[in-house]
Amino acid sequence: MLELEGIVMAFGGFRAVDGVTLRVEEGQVLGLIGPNGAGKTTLFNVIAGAYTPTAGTIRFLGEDITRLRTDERFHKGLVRTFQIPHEFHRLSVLENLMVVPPHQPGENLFANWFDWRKVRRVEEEVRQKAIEVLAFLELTHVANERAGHLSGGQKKLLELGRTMMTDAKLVLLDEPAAGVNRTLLRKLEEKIQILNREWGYTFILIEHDMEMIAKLCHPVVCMAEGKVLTQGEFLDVRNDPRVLEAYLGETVTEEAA
Ligand SMILES: Nc1ncnc2c1ncn2[C@@H]1O[C@H](COP(=O)(O)OP(=O)(O)OP(=O)(O)O)[C@@H](O)[C@H]1O
Repeated sequence: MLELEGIVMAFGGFRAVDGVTLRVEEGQVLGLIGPNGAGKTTLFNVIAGAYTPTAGTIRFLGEDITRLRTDERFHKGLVRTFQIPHEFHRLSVLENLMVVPPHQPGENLFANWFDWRKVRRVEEEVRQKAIEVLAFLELTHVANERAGHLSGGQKKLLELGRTMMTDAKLVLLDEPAAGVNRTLLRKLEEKIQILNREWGYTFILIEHDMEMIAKLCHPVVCMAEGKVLTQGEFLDVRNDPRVLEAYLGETVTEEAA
């Protein structure tokens, strides 16, 4: 589904991503791990289109997307979850889902401006879809709450819900477990699994929570110093001496600092 070939992302003379070649197959939940500063987020930015790589190519569903903009990738079904924008905190949970841009550019309300019946129909369809997404995420009881009032875990569920409004194919999740309590974490994991198994979503997730990685991810890819160190089953990756060394290096450095 996604093929990265020799990706380099340099900032000045520093290569945050240094020659990454990686394949993501349709239906996988790929876990991206590695110590702080390994280049994981930078690689996400390259995949999502926020950065154009210094070298290398990205193919998505067989098409070279290396030079496509973020929104062009989004319309192809390559979606990255982002924290709910600050100005959306005042909107209700339901409205936060309804304002996600539609998947097909032709479906946007502005294009149908002069046909009010169509506008009403499209708006009603979007509302219905948003209501279904809320039911799936078990957030119906907070549909009319301001998004800013949600707990950390509920916000993560809502972020996932925003991707569900787009008919995403490949979803990039950046540290979904961060700041989420244990109960909601289980729910988040369960929803990711259902979206993967029943809705056919493919995921790449960056995560420091190894319990979540162990439960959800196959394969697991470990990066260090901008490179892919190793990949495979979680236990094999975790027990790889090079991985231990990369994490240990981080601990030693942090302790020394
Ligand atoms: N825009 C930038 N300009 C310069 N250096 C950058 C930039 N973005 C990232 N870096 C550097 O690239 C390296 C990789 O950073 P990145 O955020 O990708 O790591 P990470 O693996 O996501 O780390 P963490 O787990 O701590 O989030 C770091 O040394 C960082 O300081």
